[in-house]
Amino acid sequence: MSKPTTIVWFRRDFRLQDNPAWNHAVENGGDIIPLYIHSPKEDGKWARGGASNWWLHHALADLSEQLDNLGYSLLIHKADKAHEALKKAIKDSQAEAICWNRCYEPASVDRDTKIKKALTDDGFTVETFNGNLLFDPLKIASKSDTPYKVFTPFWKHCAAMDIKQPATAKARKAKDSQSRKLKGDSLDSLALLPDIPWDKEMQTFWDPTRKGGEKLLQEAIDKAPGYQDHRDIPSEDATSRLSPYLHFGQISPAEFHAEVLENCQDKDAAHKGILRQLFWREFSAHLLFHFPHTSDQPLREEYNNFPWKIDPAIVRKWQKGQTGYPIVDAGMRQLWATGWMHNRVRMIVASLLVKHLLQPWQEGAHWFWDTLVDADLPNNTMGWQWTAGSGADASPYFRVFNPIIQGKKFDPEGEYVKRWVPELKNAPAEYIHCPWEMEPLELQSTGITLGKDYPEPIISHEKGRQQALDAYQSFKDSQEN
Ligand SMILES: Cc1cc2nc3c(=O)[nH]c(=O)nc-3n(C[C@H](O)[C@H](O)[C@H](O)COP(=O)(O)OP(=O)(O)OC[C@H]3O[C@@H](n4cnc5c(N)ncnc54)[C@H](O)[C@@H]3O)c2cc1C
Repeated sequence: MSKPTTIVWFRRDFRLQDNPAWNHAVENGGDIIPLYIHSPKEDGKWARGGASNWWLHHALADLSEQLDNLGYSLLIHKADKAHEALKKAIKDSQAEAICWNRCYEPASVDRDTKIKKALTDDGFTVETFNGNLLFDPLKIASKSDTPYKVFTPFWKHCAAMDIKQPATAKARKAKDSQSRKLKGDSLDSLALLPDIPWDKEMQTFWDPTRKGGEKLLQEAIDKAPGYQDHRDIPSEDATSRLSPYLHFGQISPAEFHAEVLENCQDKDAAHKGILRQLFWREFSAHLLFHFPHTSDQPLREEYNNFPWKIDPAIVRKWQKGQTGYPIVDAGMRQLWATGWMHNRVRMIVASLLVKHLLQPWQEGAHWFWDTLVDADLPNNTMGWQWTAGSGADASPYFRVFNPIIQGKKFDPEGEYVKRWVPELKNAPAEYIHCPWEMEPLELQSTGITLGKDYPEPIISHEKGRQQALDAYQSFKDSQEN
């Protein structure tokens, strides 16, 4: 009996190592058609933003090259609906089997369930796998058989289970794959790269390939023992920076977990530090899977009535890094230049937007979505809802970060601020997080005129804090009435 031709539908698993769908196709023994379908319309308002598209282009080019080395071509199809493109690829290749690694975001779950059923009804063999998470969200539930809403019990539950081990890579060189002959769309025709070159700094900051991810993973092993002590210092390169590689599946979470645990000198530190963060990633996927509306609406329903003050001009200043709070502006400019922002600073900038400035968290979530190379619906949703106090295990709304104290604590010498806000490069460390407190003469000696070279604070911390607390109080009162 001849071995079936199998289509591997790559989605966000751009690697050939520890890739269950790819391994399955290799085991099937027949020809393999690697397929990528570009159907952004299906993602609606959560279609990828500019920075993610930039990464996607390079990740696809890299996957294409890896496949090429094995004798396969990555078939690319542009389509309004992925199902149509799959049907075309099946017809053109006469494939009998189709497989993919599951994505757990609500829109993917809906679409893929329908596609799987339709293809199965048409007589094709469809197999799907979990290649993107350590645990399938369907398989984790609390004792009361409900989804977890608090991180620590979720983490304990997962840690007590068998953690997925990376599978051995399966590579079979193709002799004469018909993937080489099939006609698809070119990568360039997807137009993922920017027309105006805003990606210059991103090109020097990142190597968006599997090899780039492998290098950072090796570095993460060395960073793991000191992670807890250094992870909050944004001027240090103390975290893995693997988030975009995990998002695009160039490195799998199982590889991350196993590689760090096996090779780190201090396993306890790795377990409690850098590896714990992987469980936050699992937790966010678990939350969005079970509460699919929460990318747009608060998990705690009562927050639908929160008295936000929508003001596009304020949001614009925040986006541009022109709030007058140096740590916030540094973060927003790091984001714009590199497509990434340090986690501590993400919390500080988000807090200023939703608390001092009373802008809805969804505004921030959309800006991050467009500008982060690691834009990830579950992680982004959880991060913003955590900040706004409306999510699971969230920071209470009345806890308002002080951006000056946060700056002084986590960037005491102002190295991070000086890197991203060069206007303040001559400000003494004592004042770098509050330049407006300098005496006029001292301010003059640094060459800064506030309001001209660098903005005055968009709102004073005291006023912003009070405004946030008042809004919270009126919100609480409205709940009680
Ligand atoms: C408002 C806000 C928005 C965010 N948006 C995103 C987003 O769109 N995409 C994204 O990947 N992360 C997001 N995060 C979480 C976090 O900031 C990043 O995952 C982290 O900064 C990535 O850097 P790293 O790879 O060096 O992390 P490390 O510290 O090295 O951690 C290792 C991995 O664990 C995961 N991780 C770490 N921290 C978190 C966390 N708090 N929540 C969930 N997973 C985590 C990431 O996959 C990360 O790559 C957001 C956080 C906030 C506060």
